[in-house]
Amino acid sequence: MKTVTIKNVTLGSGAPKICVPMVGKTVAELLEEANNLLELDLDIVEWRVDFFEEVEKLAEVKKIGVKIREILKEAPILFTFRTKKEGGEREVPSTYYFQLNEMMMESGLVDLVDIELFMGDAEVKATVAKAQNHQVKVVMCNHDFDKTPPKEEIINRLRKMQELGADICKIAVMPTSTEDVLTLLSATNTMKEKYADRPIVTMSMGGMGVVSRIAGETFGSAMTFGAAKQASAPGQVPVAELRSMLNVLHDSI
Ligand SMILES: O=C1C[C@@](O)(C(=O)O)C[C@@H](O)[C@@H]1O
Repeated sequence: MKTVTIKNVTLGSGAPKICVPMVGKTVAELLEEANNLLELDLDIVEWRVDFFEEVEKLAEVKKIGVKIREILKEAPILFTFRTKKEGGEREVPSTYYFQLNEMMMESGLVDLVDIELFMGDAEVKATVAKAQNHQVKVVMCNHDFDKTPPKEEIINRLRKMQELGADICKIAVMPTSTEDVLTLLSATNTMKEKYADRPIVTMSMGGMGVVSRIAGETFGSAMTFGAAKQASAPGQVPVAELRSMLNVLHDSI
């Protein structure tokens, strides 16, 4: 299994790394959030730019991106526009989605970009190639906020991400029963044992799924999302508690 190193953070070995989302809607909120993150024991910061009310203006995104980078100094930044159909805050035309991601890859301000698997194979592949040209890593992903697909389907989607050239493959699904949580964990474990040749990130959302957000080292998920003040998805555990639970599991393995 290939690991992925972003600055001094290595995904795919040791305990899962903690990624904390920023969900500010305004410039003031984002700056405050970025400053608050400096106090937290995190590995990666995710900027959920779909929350930003000026996200449809490229120049404004870049301008605040410069300030966020200044505040966060060397911290790895994952740039994410989550589309409405996958649980995000707003919809933009897919041409704009790719333009926005391309601009950020070219800017040198971010280390990773989040690209949704179902945005079209050709466009996704082209984005992967551009990211490689700019030494930016691609976290390819898929979300189901209503249900947990069958195990085979979860595995197929993660394998498709590998085929399309993802550096990291991520899936988040919603359980409607504890059996669904086991389905997600079992798919993760089978990926680890049979198919994954690079880091994968999986989670079962909501309260029932919390166990999946802490058990990544056991079953094969390389990163977990922890909450600062405001969670970006249901079930995210506050960062300090998350770190201590990850450490307990790490020390026992
Ligand atoms: O893809 C993910 C995972 C996530 O949905 C979660 O369930 O923690 C949170 C999102 O911010 C992130 O982009």
